[in-house]
Parts: sequence; structure tokens; C-alpha cells
Amino acid sequence: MTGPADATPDELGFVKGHGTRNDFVLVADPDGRLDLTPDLVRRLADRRSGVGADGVIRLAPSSSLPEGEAVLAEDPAAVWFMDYRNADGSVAEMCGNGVRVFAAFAELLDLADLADGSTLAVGTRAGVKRVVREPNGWYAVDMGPWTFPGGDDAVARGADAQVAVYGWRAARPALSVDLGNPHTVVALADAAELDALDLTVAPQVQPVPPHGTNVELVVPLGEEDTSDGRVGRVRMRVFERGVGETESCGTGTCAAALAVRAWAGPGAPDTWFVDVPGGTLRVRALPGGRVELTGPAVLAYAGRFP
Ligand SMILES: N[C@@H](CCC[C@H](N)C(=O)O)C(=O)O
Repeated sequence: MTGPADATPDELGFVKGHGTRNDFVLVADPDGRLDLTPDLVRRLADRRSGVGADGVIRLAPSSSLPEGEAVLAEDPAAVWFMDYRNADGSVAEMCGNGVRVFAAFAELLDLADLADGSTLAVGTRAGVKRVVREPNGWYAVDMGPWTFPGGDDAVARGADAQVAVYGWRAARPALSVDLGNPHTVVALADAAELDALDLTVAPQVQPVPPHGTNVELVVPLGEEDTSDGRVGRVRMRVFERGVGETESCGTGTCAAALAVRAWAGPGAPDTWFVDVPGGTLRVRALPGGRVELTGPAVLAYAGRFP
């Protein structure tokens, strides 16, 4: 693969990557000098006139961003920052698929080597995320703390919001989950209903979330005993804030698994496999209110954008 550094001054070198087909344009900015304007993000992400992606990721020194100060105070090892933008040019706090692909990109750039089991601490607007590479090549990310913003009441009631999808007769109850970025999870009756959804139109959420939300539509598929213990399975489609329907959303799979686990009640498994249109991700509820996300990261090709 051609390195992204061999672009001329009039070009922007990039690498195209994806995690379970949630795709990204990755740009290396080791000096922290690139002005990633919303217009440039939209042009790069455009699937007809640009490279095409759900999001754009800039790798920059944490010390070059105002948000980097908190990150370096949390962990001085988090010298590289994942500056994440949605395809519409908006800034997002976190991207679970993106942070795995970011780790693979950092390895490509020789800024990290995870082959020996080392951990890469990545700065994000939602704090430091720690990534390791498993022997099978999947990347496991400690996604840090998560919450149900509606608190114990919402969990007891199973909902703190209502979601209306285009074509439905009535809104349905949903649970808000905070992964550093906002999510709203709604359960459907079965896979046929999930497959039939029209997600070309944004779902409406009430009360309207102040900073918008990603909406996960899920079908719990049950639990089973495996050699690694009891695990649960969920199918999911997602409508991402700032993008539209995507084939996967890492933070969204965490939100989906955590909501379904809460709905299942005490004794529900900590480990969940979440099937999305782009593949399967593993989510593990960790002690201390943290969550781990594990899945593939693929660097597909490099190019230069004029
Ligand atoms: N696809 C990402 C989430 C990207 C950000 C999201 N659209 C937002 O605005 O919060 C993931 O894998 O987590």
C-alpha cells in the first residue's frame, strides 16, 4: 500500500479504511497543521464526487488540539488524537469502529506497534480509549465509562424516550445510552420488522435530544452457553447522527448490547455479539461501569485528494 505521506503540497494524502463496513477517510496530520473544515470533510466523504465515507478521521498530536489538554492530563501516553468528523461535517465525540481503524492506521504510519500485545492510548473528545490487537487480528477497545442518562428510573421503566420511524403508526419506547456520544435504542418485535424499516428518513426522537442522537433499532436474539460462558446476541440497524443509515456503528453496538442487557434484567450475560449489516462485533460489559468493543479494522487503499 502506498503511504499517505507521498502527496504533493497541492494534494491531501489519505487512506481509506473500514470497520464492519462503517467506512472512513483517514488523514495523517503529525504536525497538527491541517484545517479540517466542514466543507473539506463533506467533499472527502461525498460518495459521488469525493472519496466517499461515513466519516473522516484526522490523526493529530493531542497537544495540538484544545481538547487534547484533558486527554493528556488523563493519560500522558495518549499523544495521538482521533479527530472524528461525521460525513455532514459535524464533529463527533467518539467513534467505536473509527478508533479501531485509527489504531491500524497508527500502525501503518509506524506510530504504534500492537503486535507484541502493547496498548495504544488514543485521545478522543470522549476521553482516552485504550486499544490492543488480539491474536486473531481483531482490535479490542476499552471504551471507558458509559451511562443511562435517564438513570435508574429509566432502566426500571425500560425507557426514557420515544422513537418514531417513518411508516410506523405510533412512536415506540426507547432507552437513552451515553457512550461519550448519544444513543437511543428501540427494540423491535422480530427480524422481519427490522428488515422492512425505511431508514432513508431520520427517525424522530422525543424528547428532542439537545445534541442530536444516533438511533439503534434492535432485535434481541436470545442467549446461549458457549465455551467462553453465557453470551447474548442482538441484530441491529442504525441511523447515525450526521450521516444517515450506516452498515455498522461501534458505539451503537455497545449502546444496543447495554440496553438489551438491562431489559433482560439481573443475570443477563456480560458478553454480547451484535450482528449489523456490515458484520459482527463483540461487546463486553466490564466491571466498574466500563465497556469493551472488539472487532476488525481494515485499511483498504491509499490515495491523494486534490
Ligand atoms: N460510527 C461511529 C459513530 C460516529 C459518530 C456518530 N455518528 C455521532 O455523531 O455520534 C461508531 O462506530 O461509533
